[in-house]
Amino acid sequence: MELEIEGVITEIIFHSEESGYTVAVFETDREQFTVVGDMVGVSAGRRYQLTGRFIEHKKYGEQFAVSFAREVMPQTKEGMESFLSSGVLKGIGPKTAAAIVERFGDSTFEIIEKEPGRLTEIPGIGAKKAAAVSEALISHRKFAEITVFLGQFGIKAEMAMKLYKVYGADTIEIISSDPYQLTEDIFGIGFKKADALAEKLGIAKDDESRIASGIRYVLNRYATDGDTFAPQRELEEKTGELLGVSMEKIEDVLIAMAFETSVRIEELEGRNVVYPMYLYMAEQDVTKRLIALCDGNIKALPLDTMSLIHEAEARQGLKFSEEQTRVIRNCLVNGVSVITGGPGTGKTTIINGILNILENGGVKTALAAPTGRAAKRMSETTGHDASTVHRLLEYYFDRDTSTMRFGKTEEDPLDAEAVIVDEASMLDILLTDGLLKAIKPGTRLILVGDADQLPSVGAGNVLKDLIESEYIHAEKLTKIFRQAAESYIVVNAHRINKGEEPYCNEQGGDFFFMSRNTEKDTLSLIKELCEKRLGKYYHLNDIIQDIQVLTPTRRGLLGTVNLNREIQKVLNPASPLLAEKEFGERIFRENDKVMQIKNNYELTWRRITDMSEGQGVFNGDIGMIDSIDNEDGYLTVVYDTDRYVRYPFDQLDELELAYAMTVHKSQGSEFPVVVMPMTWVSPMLASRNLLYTGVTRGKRAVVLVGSEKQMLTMIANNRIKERNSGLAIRIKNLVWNRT
Ligand SMILES: Nc1ncnc2c1ncn2[C@@H]1O[C@H](COP(=O)(O)OP(=O)(O)OP(=O)(O)O)[C@@H](O)[C@H]1O
Repeated sequence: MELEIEGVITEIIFHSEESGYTVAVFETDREQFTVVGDMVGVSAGRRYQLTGRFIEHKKYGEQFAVSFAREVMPQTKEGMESFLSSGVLKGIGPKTAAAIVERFGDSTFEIIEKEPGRLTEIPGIGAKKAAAVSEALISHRKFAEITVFLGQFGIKAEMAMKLYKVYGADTIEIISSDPYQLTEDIFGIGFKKADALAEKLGIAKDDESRIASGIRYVLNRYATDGDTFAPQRELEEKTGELLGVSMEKIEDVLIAMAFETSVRIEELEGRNVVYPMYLYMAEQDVTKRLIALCDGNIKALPLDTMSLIHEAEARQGLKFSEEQTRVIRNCLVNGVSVITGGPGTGKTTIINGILNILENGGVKTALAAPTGRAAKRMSETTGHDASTVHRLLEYYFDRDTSTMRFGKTEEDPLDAEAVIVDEASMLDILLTDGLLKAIKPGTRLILVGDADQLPSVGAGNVLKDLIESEYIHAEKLTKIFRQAAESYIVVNAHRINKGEEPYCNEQGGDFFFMSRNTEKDTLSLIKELCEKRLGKYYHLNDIIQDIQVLTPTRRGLLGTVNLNREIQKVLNPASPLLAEKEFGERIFRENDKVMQIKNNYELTWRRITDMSEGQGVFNGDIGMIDSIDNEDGYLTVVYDTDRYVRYPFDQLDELELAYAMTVHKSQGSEFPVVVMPMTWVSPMLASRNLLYTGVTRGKRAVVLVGSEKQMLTMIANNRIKERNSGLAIRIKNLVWNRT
């Protein structure tokens, strides 16, 4: 049975800043006992009304488990003194607290809030401090009120704190009038949570703001799946199912949203489709700009292309194949070119050939790739500076709008006459739009990638659409330059891509299959490989960085979450010498390999080599925990061996362990040794292009562990979910309408 008790917290035994989880000693008028539960921002000396029940803990005996805590402002002299000096109001110690209460008596709180100037009557309190103390008390009281309000709806104190940080004193008002607003503003509140809250607040099922939010939610799910639009009928049906509201009502709201221009409805290939406005604008813009680039007058080169190619061959000391020669020629004469091909088909050789010719012809060329790791590899293989597309476009975080923007735009375009982008399969429609806006007509744009890999994480199907448009000049490289003797990884990647079984476990080879019948056995073999066998066999210098486990999914015994936990135990076990920090279900430890899991354009990094500073850590960036400071509450991660980034503990939800990562997250990266479990996953994930993408990440060795049947199932599953994207058709239509 739930009880309500009132008393004072006399001692804090444990308190977590992030979750609010607290163990404390609590004293009522009659007794003293331990209380446990979520209580954000508590400190000793303050009075609370607690709701909860007494439970029997196996080890600690009887405790009061708190389900809800509400602060009560003290009435007595001692209570007021103890509140004022509890740490809530910075800079007030027991002596000053006593002096304040002595002077103002029962009206203490009223005076602090309403007549803060009078605080200066107390020795040691100046005008500035008086104002700060008053402000701190007001915001403390407001926050307490908000916690109580939200508590009625089952919203925990931790979330209340998050909301308060965004909405401040207006929190209650905003939530009561439109709880769906939270889905837009608060990371961690999706439609479902807002909807549950709305129901409790008594908002009707067919309320327009509910329907609009439901539509946005469903449309957003399409975008997260990579679609730039949703077929209108399908969108309405799915929204109807979600909301339990008639299709007519949904259509009415959808049309109103189109009028307000938050969505765009239009006919595409004979059916009505709905775009979120920002994706529509991007797709339209990319179409127009690509065509303008194709039509632009590119800077002429000093000689005819064949002579230039022969000169480059002489300088590079090789002879380009017929296919390569054709591709290079086309890239030199066209405004936009696409080159696609699997591993070892000579993409890098072609990039180097083109660069060599452009450089000699005095054409200023910029190189970029969508991820930091891909850009680094491009720098290594070309010997030229390559940056991420974001860096090339000089991204920055605009505080006024809280969004990321690019410094390079139509008004201030890139100072380059040719731009080459590698790993272009990872370009989504928004990044492509940003890139094209910064490229002036007359610039050569060359996109190089592997169209058979998984598509971009973000919405759009850019590389494939460009190929399909039949207007942009695209070449698929077919000749494989690396033979089995050199690399079974390359040969097998192509076999997998064609639906053929790979050659495994060949003597002296680099591609292995190790059979295990159960998930449990697969997991223990993966741990053993990581801990002992691979490092020794391949003489790896740094097993933590050099071995990468890739898996299709986050969930289950062989999903990233569990694999990370298990591999951490063998590669970086607990030690008295290594500080650690528990965060939710994760334990972060010094030396751990970690990954940033969302783009954060504001996070500052410092380089200790040249003391330079910059901003921005991106989704998928991999680093190592350099140190954990439990006293001051932050953890430092080092990226790329010398970029140091500090994470305050309340920001650790942006980090994950990275001993294992999903294949999706590994796109654009390469690792010396890749280990992949082959066990049952949902048919959507058990696909050929996922296996192909994973396998092509390995440089020195690929080890598949588990069920051979599962591997064959993946190879046979060539069903790729078609993405809803209008880019190819738009390019075709625009070109068609011109002719
Ligand atoms: N015309 C050529 N003559 C001789 N060797 C070549 C030629 N073209 C490519 N090669 C060699 O073939 C191998 C694969 O080429 P390259 O690295 O350019 O392919 P890639 O598609 O970039 O491969 P990956 O994606 O695996 O990096 C390299 O060792 C390269 O030196």
